[in-house]
Amino acid sequence: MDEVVGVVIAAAGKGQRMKTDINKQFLLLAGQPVLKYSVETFSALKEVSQVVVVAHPQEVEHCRRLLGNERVQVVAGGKERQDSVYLGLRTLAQDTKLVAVHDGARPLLSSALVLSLLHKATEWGAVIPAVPVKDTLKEVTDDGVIVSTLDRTKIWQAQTPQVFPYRSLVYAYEQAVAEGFYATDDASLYERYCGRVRVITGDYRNIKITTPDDLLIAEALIRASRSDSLKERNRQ
Ligand SMILES: Nc1ccn([C@@H]2O[C@H](COP(=O)(O)OP(=O)(O)OP(=O)(O)O)[C@@H](O)[C@H]2O)c(=O)n1
Ligand SMILES: C[C@](O)(CO)[C@H](O)COP(=O)(O)O
Repeated sequence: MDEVVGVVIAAAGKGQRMKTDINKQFLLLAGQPVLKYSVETFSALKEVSQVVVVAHPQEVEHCRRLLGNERVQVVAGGKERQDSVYLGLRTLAQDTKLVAVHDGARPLLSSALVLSLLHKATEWGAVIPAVPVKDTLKEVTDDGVIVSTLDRTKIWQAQTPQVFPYRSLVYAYEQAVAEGFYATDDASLYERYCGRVRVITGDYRNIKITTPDDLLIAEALIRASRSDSLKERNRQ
């Protein structure tokens, strides 16, 4: 891959829904901090030239020490996820061609998914991983009455990393700042200001750690995949 690829990992949230004293990014998951998983996945790829982690302003030093990786830059984030990602984007080298924006709260990212996204991005431009919803979806009023049942065949859940041509994403962010427009993912900004974003099938295991249940699920998934690879090694 010839493109210069930069990565922004958003890890500057407060993790309030986790209800722990320690920020969820630093909680231990199968013995390793949540954030370290995706940092290591990206850092190990020769296709990636720069990794920027955006941490809460009061946790920048802690984050640097915890990651202990001199090749990874840690910068301070902002109030909303979008503010943090923008600060990360501005830290990337000017010759960056593609950027992958990832949630530090998604530790179960596979390098195969990253490589597929990068490969597709060189062909298509903007591309994100998403998975079809599995449940029936209801639109409900504030007082708990069903208004409609959505056609779930058209509904996908967006994941990260989301990959974009770097200059275009920076342009989208500049426009969003100018308009005061906020969204919950990066693709929303690209769709609004730049154009078409494609989807590839993500990974149901690539969950976002949000509440204590997610930590239990992630731990079970990690242990299951470790035991699978142990069985595989024993078979050889
Ligand atoms: N100001 C913020 C807010 C969020 N994030 C990051 O964006 C990702 C997705 O956000 P979410 O899971 O909602 O994390 P928090 O905002 O930390 O969670 P909560 O809403 O429970 O406080 C996380 O990796 C989080 O650290 C960020 O970098 N900067
Ligand atoms: C970017 C994201 O993970 C895609 O699903 C999600 O939108 C983050 O949302 P949150 O509102 O910050 O939890």
